[in-house]
Amino acid sequence: MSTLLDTITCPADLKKIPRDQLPALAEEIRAFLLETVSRTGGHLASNLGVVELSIALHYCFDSPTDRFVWDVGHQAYTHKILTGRRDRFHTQRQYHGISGFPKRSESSHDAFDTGHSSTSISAGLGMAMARELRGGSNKVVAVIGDGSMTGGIAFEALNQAGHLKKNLIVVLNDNEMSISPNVGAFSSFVSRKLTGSYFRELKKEVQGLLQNIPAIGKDILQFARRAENSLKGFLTPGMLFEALGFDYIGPIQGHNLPQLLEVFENARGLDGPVVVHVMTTKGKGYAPAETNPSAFHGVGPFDVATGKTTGGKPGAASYTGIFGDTLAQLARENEKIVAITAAMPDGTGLTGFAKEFPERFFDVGIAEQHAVTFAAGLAAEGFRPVTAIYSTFLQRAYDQVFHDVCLQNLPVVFALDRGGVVGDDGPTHHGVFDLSYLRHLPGMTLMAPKDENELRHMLKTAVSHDGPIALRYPRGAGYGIPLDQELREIPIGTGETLAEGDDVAIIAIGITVLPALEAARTLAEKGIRAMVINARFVKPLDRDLILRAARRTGCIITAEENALQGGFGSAVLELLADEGMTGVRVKRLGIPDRFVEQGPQPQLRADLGIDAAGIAAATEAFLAAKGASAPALSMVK
Ligand SMILES: Cc1ncc(C[n+]2csc(CCOP(=O)(O)OP(=O)(O)O)c2C)c(N)n1
Ligand SMILES: CC(=O)[C@@H](O)[C@H](O)COP(=O)(O)O
Ligand SMILES: [Mg+2]
Repeated sequence: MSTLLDTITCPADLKKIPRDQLPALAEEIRAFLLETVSRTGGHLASNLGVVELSIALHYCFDSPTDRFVWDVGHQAYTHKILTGRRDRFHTQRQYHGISGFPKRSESSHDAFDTGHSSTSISAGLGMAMARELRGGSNKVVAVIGDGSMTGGIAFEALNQAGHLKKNLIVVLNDNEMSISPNVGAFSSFVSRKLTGSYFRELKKEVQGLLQNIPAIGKDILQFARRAENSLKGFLTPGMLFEALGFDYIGPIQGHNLPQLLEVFENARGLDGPVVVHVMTTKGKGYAPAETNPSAFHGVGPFDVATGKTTGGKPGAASYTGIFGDTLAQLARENEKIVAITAAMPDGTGLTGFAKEFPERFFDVGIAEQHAVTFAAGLAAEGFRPVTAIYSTFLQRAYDQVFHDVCLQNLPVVFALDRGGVVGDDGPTHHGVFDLSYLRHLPGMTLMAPKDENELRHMLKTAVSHDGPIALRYPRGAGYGIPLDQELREIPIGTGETLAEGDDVAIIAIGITVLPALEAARTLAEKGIRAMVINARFVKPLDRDLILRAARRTGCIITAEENALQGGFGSAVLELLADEGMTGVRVKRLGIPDRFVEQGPQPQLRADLGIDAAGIAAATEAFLAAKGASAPALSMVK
C-alpha cells in the first residue's frame, strides 16, 4: 500500500497533499525516522521534535528559492526526506553515504553547511542581505534551537539584524533542552521559567531605588507592591526580541500543524526581521526519547521496542569516562580544581564530577569562547580550571586561548576530547587541527597520551603545571589496559622509547603510538629494525630523544592523527632543520591537506594510512626508496 511519504520526492509534491492529511504524513515520517535511525544511529530526539515544524516550513515556503538555514543541522532529517533524499536516507552518517548535517554539495535545498552551532542567524542575515543587493524577493529562514541560542554569535547576528531591518525569519525551536537541560538566564527568560529568586532580587533592587526618591518614593513603593503580582505576566519572551528590533510571534505549539501553517503564512508576508517562537518536545512521539531526550540526542543503533542499544558487548572504558573519573579523583585532593564544559557535560565525561562537586562545576552553555575566558578569570584568581571542550569546538575560541590565557601565562588546562577523527559526524566534527592551532602559541604545553592510562598521568601533570597546558585524546574506547591508581607527573617535554632499532625511527604521538609499535613488529618480521618513540609532548618536544634517534637511524617517520600542515611532524622537521640536520630523511604520516569525510574511525584511519598496516607499509616503502633519493647521510651531525 502506498503511503503519503511515497508520493513525495520534492517540496512541490508535499504541497499537493491536503492540509488535513499533513498530521498523518508527520506520523509516517516519525515512523520512518525511528525505523531508519534505530539501524544507522544518529540525532534522533531533535529530529523527532521538528517533524511538524519541517513539514510546515516546506509547505509555506519555496525551497530552494527560499532558503532554510538549519542551526547545527543535526535536526534536518525531515528536511532531507522531503527534499529528495528519502531513498538514500539509510546511508546517512555512513561511510560514503549522505551527511547527517545539511551540505550544499549534497542538495540545492541545503542552503548552508552547518554542524557547529549558533551560525544560522548570521548566515541567514548574509543571505538576506545578498538578496537585497541582488534585488530579489526570496525568503530566508534561520531555524535555531534554544540551546544554540546560548552561543554568542547568535546574539551578534540578532543585533545586526535588528539594525538592518531586512526581511529575515528566525524560528526559535524551543524544547527547553540543549543536549542536556539547557542552561542560563536567557533560556529561563525565554521559557518563562522566571524563578522566585530572580524576582526577589529584582524586588530588593527596585525597593531600594524607590525608597530613595524624595517625597513620592513611599507612594510609588505601595503601587509597586500591588503591581508585583502582575509583573510575571507582564514580562514576555517577546520583549527581549522586540528590544532587539524584531517582531515576535509566539509561543506557538510546535506539533500543531494548522497553527504552524497559519503562523508561517503570516510570517512570510511580514516586513523586517521576525522571530517565530515555537515550543516543541524533544523526542516527540517515541516514549524512551521523550522521557530521556539526552540519551537519544545522538544514538547508535538501538532496539525500537526497548530503546536499548544493540551495539554488541560493552567494550573498554572510554577516554572520556577515564578523563572524568581521573579529574574527580584529582579534585578530591586539590580544592582549587574546577571543571568547565560548554554544553557537553555528558560528552566530556563531567557528569560525575558535577554531581560530586556541584559548586566547582560550570556548564556555560554553547559558549566556547566565554568558557575559555571564564576559565582564565578563575585561573587569574588562583584556581585550576580544567576546560573540557571537544577539539573541533575549541577552534571557536582560538583568540581567547591566545589573548586571555597564553599571553598571561595562566594555568588553564584544556582537555580536548574528540581529538583526531571522530567517525560518523564527519568533517565538521573531526578534531584534526588542534596540534597545529595550539602548537605555535608561546607558553602552551601540548600533550597527547598513547593510551588511557597515560591520559591519567597527563591530567595529573596538567593540573600541576604552572601555565597553559592542553591534552588531546580520541573519541571512543581505550584499550582496556589496567590503570595505575597512583597518579604521577610526567616531566614536561619527555618522550619514551618503546622499541629499539637502527634502520628507522618511528616517532608517534597520541593514538598513533600503539599502531606504530604494532607496525614495528610487522617490519621486524621483514628484517627491518624500527625504533619506536612515544613523543608524548608535541610541545615542548623531547629534543634530545628525537635528535638521538635521528643520528642513530638517519631516517624518521612521524605519525599523528592531525593535519600534516603545522602538526607534530612539522614540529619534528622544524627541530631537525633548526639543528642543521637536513640530511635526515623524514616522512610524515598524518592527515593531508583536505577535509576528511565521515565513516567508522578504523576505516578512516586505514584510508589515511595511520593505522598499524598503513604505518608499516609507508615505512617499508620509504626505506625501499632510500637508495634512490637519500641525501648524503654525512650531513647528519
Ligand atoms: C560550537 C558547538 N558547540 C557544541 C556543539 C554540540 N551540540 C550539538 S547540538 C547541541 C545542543 C543544541 O541544542 P538546541 O539548539 O536546543 O537543539 P536541540 O538538540 O534541542 O534540538 C550541542 C551542544 C556544537 N554542535 N557546536
Ligand atoms: C551535533 C553535535 O555536535 C553533537 O551532538 C555531536 O554529534 C556529539 O558528538 P559525540 O557523539 O561525539 O558526543
Ligand atoms: Mg533545544
